[in-house]
Order: sequence, then C-alpha cells, then structure tokens
Amino acid sequence: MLVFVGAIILGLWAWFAYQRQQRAERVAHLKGKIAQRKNEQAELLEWARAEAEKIPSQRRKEIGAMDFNQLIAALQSGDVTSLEAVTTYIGLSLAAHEKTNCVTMYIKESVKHARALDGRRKSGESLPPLFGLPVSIKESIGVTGTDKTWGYAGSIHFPSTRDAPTVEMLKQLGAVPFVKTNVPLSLLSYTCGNEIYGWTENPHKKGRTPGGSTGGEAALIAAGGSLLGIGSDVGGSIRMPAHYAGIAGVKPSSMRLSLLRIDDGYHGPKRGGGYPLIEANEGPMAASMETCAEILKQFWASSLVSDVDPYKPPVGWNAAQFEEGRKYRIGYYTTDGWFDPTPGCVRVVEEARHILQMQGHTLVPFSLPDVPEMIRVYVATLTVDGGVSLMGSIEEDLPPAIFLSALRPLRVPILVQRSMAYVASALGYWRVAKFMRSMTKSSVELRRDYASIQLYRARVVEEMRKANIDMLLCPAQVMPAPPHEAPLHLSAGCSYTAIYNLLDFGAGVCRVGTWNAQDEAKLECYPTSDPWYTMAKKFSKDSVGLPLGVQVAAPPFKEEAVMRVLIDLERNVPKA
Ligand SMILES: CCCCCCCC/C=C\CCCCCCCC(=O)NCC(=O)O
Repeated sequence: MLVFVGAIILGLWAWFAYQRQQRAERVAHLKGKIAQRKNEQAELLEWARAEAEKIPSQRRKEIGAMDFNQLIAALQSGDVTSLEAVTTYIGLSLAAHEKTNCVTMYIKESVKHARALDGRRKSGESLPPLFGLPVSIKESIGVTGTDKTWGYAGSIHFPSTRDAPTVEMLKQLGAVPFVKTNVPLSLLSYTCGNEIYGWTENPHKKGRTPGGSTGGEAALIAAGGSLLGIGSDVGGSIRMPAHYAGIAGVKPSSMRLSLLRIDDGYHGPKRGGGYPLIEANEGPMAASMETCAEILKQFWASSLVSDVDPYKPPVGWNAAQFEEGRKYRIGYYTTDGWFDPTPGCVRVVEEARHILQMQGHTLVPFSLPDVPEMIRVYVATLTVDGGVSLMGSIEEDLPPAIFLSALRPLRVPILVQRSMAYVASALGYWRVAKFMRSMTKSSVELRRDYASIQLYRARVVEEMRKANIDMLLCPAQVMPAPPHEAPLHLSAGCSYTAIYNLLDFGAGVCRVGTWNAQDEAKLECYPTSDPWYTMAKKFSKDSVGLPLGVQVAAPPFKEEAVMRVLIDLERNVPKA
C-alpha cells in the first residue's frame, strides 16, 4: 500500500514538474516572439518616420488640416494625390502614436497601393468614391500580410492571407488601409492593453483608457492620426471607445455588415468569435457621425456587402430614413435598472433630449424591460462554455497580470459560484450575485438562454411598436474614461452597449459634452451600495474635461435613421 501511495505521489510530482517545465519553455518562446515583434514594430515606426519626411512638412500641414469631405474632394480633383494623403497620415498617426501608443503595425504596402491608385488617375480611369483615402484598421481585423493577434503573443507571425470583407470593400471603394491599431488581449474588455504592444492612453488624459476593444482606433482618431477607422463590436467595442475618446462610432446590426472571421491565422475555431446569436460585427469610427454615415452610405450604395459576404442580405442605403429634416419618435432612458450611470453620463442624455426636442423630434420616456436578467443571459451566451475557452486562451498565452486577476472568478467551479451567489445576495450585492449565476454549465441552460434572447427581442420591438417609438436614446457607458485597470474590474459596466448586441440593433455614439465640475461634485451622492458602484465612483473622480457621449439605437435596417438623429444632435452640441 505504501509503495502504491508513494508511486502516486511520485507520479504526481513528476507530472507537475513536467507541466512546470512545459510552461517555462512556452513562456520563454512567447517572450521571444514578443521581443521579435517589438523590434519589427520599432523598424516600422522608423520606416514611417522616413516615409512621412518625403513630403514637405508644410504640405503635410495643408493636407492634415483638411476635414474628411475636403480631403475626399481634393483627392477626386487631383489637388492631392493618394500618395500625399497616405504619407501625410502616416506622419500624423506617428505623432498620435507617440502621444498615446495606439499603433501596433504600419502597412508598408499602403505606399505601393497609393502609387498604383495615382497611376490609375493618370490613365484617365474613373475614380472610386473613396479614392486615395487613408484608413486605419483595428489590429484584430484581417488585412493581407498583417497579423491579427488579438493581443495574444501566440498569434504573432500568422499574417492574414486575405482581407476581411470590410477591408475588401474599402479597397474596392478606393481607400488605402495604412495602419493597424491596438486592442485589449482577447477583445473581451473595454480597456486597451496587452503584453505585445503595451497599453494605449486616452489622448484627453494620460492614465485613462481610450476604451476597448477598439481603443487604439479611438485614440488614433481622437489624436488626429486618422480620418476614418474600422472597428468591431460584440459588447460595445466601437461605442464605448467613441464615448471615452470623444469621437463618433456606429455598430450596424450584424445583418448589415460582415464580420466573417477569416481564420487564416492562428485563431481558427479555438479563438475566433464563436458567440452564436450575439454576433460581433464591424463598423466605422471617425471624428464625426457624418463621416461614419458617408462610409456606410458607400458600403450600402450597391450590392457590395452581399458580394463580399453572401451571408449578408442585399439591403441598400435607405435615403428616405436619412433625409435631412426627417423627424422621429425617440424613447429615452437614463438608467437601465442594472448599473446607474455616474452624473455626467446622465446629464448628457438629458441635454441630448432637449437638443433633439428643439430639432423637432418627439422624445418620450421609455424603459427597456428586464435588463438585469438579460445582462446575465448576455454574459452566459457570450462566454458560451462557462468561460473555458476564454480562460484557456488567455492562460496559455502571456497575459498582463490584471487580466488573470479579472479572470480568476471564472476559475471558481460553477456550482461554487452559484452557491456563493446566495451569500452575495444576502449581503445585498444582488448584481454581483447575478453575475455569479451567469456562467453556463450545460447546453440545456444555453438553449434556454438562447430562447430567452429570441423572446426578449420580440418583446422589446413589440413594446416599441406599441409606444410608436422608432429608436432609443440612452447613456453610452456608466462612467467617463476611467483608469486602464477599471474595465477589468467592471465588466458589468458595459450593459448600455451590450444590450444592443443582444438585441442586434444598429447603434451609434457621438460626443455631446464633457464631464464638468458639477458632475464631479454630484459624484459625492453616487451610490456605494456594492463593490461595483464603489469602484465606478472611485474611477470617475478627477474627470473634468473628459468627453461624454450618448447612444442611439434602433431595430435592424434603421441604421440610417439612427445616424440622422445623431447628426442632428452632433451639429447642435458645443464644439470640443
Ligand atoms: C478578458 C478578461 C475579462 C473577463 C471577462 C469576464 C466575462 C465576460 C463578460 C462580460 C464582458 C463583456 C465586455 C465586452 C466588452 C466589449 C467586447 C467587444 O465588443 N469586443 C469586440 C469584438 O470581440 O470584436
């Protein structure tokens, strides 16, 4: 018996020693890949600096001073060549990167691409509508020849062999992808950092996140390094960064714009997406909602979307919905009953309501039903397998320590989490308890939750129809741009955007104002009834001057109406 026990102990010791050895070798391998990538990035930054200097700085200043419409017109007329535009934005993005650490890699091919476009002009060809426009792309989106690591060191040096559908469409429209931008590890967070490329700063305040997961894009655009970016969104990754960085962003419903996760890199089914029913999809980000609308108008002006992704219905641009002067009935709310926003985030919704009423729209109070339960369902169906794949992908890589601590609760056995939920409830932490009941432990539960999403979608659109409401106005987030670590403690703070991923509504965010001294003072009365509110209060302090956005959302195929309302709003708010 003793020999048997000894053999077991020895076997276990050998197994753990082997595991430790394997992990040490993997860590060394990943650290080597990161070091190699950092060198490659440094070389590309030097390349960018040299490229930018090929255009006289005065000429770059002239081109950089043009807004989106002016640059498009100058490119069409030939006053600006594609090469000049791309080179100018290589320079401007470099300056933005030095301020915010927002760029992951430059796309060297963009210079050759711009030259080829200029050659087409000389040949007298007719020019596509976005001829020569430099565009920035979120790192996780496929651009031929570039990595899409999602912040995973294990995914370095698996370059895409083809463009993602939205990139393909941009190129067909004449645009030139020239740079890729930073993301948080795994994309499932609204901060913006990883061990490969580091942490991206909010250009409005160092030490604050630009949001995520399309945070690099938001920082780059807000810092003037790009006129147009493409991001992706499954819980608010276009809209929360737009709010934090004071820019505009649109997440169309998943049926209008593609996100064929092309698994030609490391990811494959192991990592890429896999959130059925709650589809991630791509969308535009820019300094203004008008630019976002112009891009989607070009995407939807023909059958381009369904040509590049047959799974998308051929739904064209709806000019009537977008018509200037069109008035809508808009439901509004300032709390979703799950996470009360901090004062400034409430105030800008009230201000937006007033502005839109002055514009002739009808604003009526509206409450989204049952948000707390639907956020539990959202988390359950987003993580799908109880968080096993998410945890496995992160733990086998080289995550920043704070990501591991954020994931630690998911390591607790689900039955233990659910038992602890009773304790959390008894302490009055009903929201924490709800989260503790979110991880799925079986396909039986998952089916039930998928069914509840379908029933919820029908219920919400029915209630909107009964109230004769076209769309909804609400906060974009619960706080202004917080410190980098905040989102990893407050995943629950994504409820204002995530609910519209669950509903698969089209939704957009534009900047309405900034956090002011009154908001700071009112923060004293913000609740501290559970750890999440206490943290949201702490993370929102000292935010005077930070941008604040609002969100507008509507059922699928009404994205044009959403953008019309957001443009009516954007045109009537005080400029930053
Ligand atoms: C990575 C560690 C975080 C812990 C995750 C806990 C379980 C996740 C539950 C809710 C988090 C939802 C956050 C959503 C943020 C935005 C995600 C997004 O839109 N990503 C874009 C994309 O995937 O393309």
